[in-house]
Amino acid sequence: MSAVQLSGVHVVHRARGGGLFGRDRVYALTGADLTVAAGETVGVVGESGCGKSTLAKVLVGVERPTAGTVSCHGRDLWAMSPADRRSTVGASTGMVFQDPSTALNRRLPVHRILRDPLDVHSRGTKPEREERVRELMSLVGLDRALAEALPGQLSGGQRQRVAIARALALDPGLLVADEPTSALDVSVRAQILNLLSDLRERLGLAMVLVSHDIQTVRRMSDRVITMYLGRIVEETPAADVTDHARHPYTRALFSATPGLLRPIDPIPLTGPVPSATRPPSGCPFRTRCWRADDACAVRMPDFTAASRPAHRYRCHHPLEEDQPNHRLPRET
Ligand SMILES: Nc1ncnc2c1ncn2[C@@H]1O[C@H](COP(=O)(O)OP(=O)(O)OP(=O)(O)O)[C@@H](O)[C@H]1O
Repeated sequence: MSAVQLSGVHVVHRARGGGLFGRDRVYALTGADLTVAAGETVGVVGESGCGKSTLAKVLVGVERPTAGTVSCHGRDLWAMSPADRRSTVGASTGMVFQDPSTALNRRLPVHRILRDPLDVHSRGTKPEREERVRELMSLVGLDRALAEALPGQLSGGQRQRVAIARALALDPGLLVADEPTSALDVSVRAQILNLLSDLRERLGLAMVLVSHDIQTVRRMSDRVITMYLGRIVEETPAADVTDHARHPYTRALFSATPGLLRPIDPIPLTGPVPSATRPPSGCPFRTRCWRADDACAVRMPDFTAASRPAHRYRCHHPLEEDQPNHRLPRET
């Protein structure tokens, strides 16, 4: 059973700043199809602005798609009443944001922050909720003595532990973590990642992990999704992403990975990412792709299944699996 499923999801924003008459549109997510199965970890990679956070917010029902459907345990989230949607999302998904300093209510002590979702969703009796708060604190490795502390009295790592505990309060099947360590000191990042891995094992959680740190994503995920300018361009098992990616963009992102089976020269990604307000026609990566030709400007290809299982990509001129130097232009 899938935890969450997206079908043909588009998110279009009105551009910040407005443009002439406020008519500019930002194509944050375009035609996203994604199924997150129970217990699986899906990593999401791509450069800044490619729609990773938008995808994460759509998965937890925070962002309403402009088109397409989001199903949670087979039920269309946005066809539900607001109350039904809140309780479905609350019970089945939890989200951990980048910066715990802004994600937590600064005026509430830790135990109130953790009790809040239990109160809102009327879970158990008062003593049961207090017990659940203690359980959550121990689950994320927070000392009970911190129950009365305010977020401002905690370290960054402790605050992120509170945020993770709060996301797990209602025992969801899916945890979406959007850059969960990027606002933290380097010294505590590994601890938080280890905690997430450990919780996933112990609770059998499905997880969506969004990160700029592609090595972490590769290490922690079962499957990796590559996004470019609002589109999912490749999905591969994490074990295959470094050596067997077929999409030039994925290959470029992972080309500097240490320990490649067949090391290649790092492929520089030159030039800026085009604006999400005016994405290029056809394949959006074509303006930076060393293999693009006229066909790429005309049409975005559909997904093609690769020969390796659970691997698909959208590219007119995919790399060969065994092409040793991926910087070579394609053969014409
Ligand atoms: N509320 C909004 N209004 C207007 N544009 C938005 C809004 N939210 C996101 N965008 C735009 O949508 C695009 C995708 O944004 P998103 O935050 O999903 O990207 P991202 O890959 O998570 O970026 P980053 O890695 O920098 O966090 C960007 O161009 C962004 O500026």
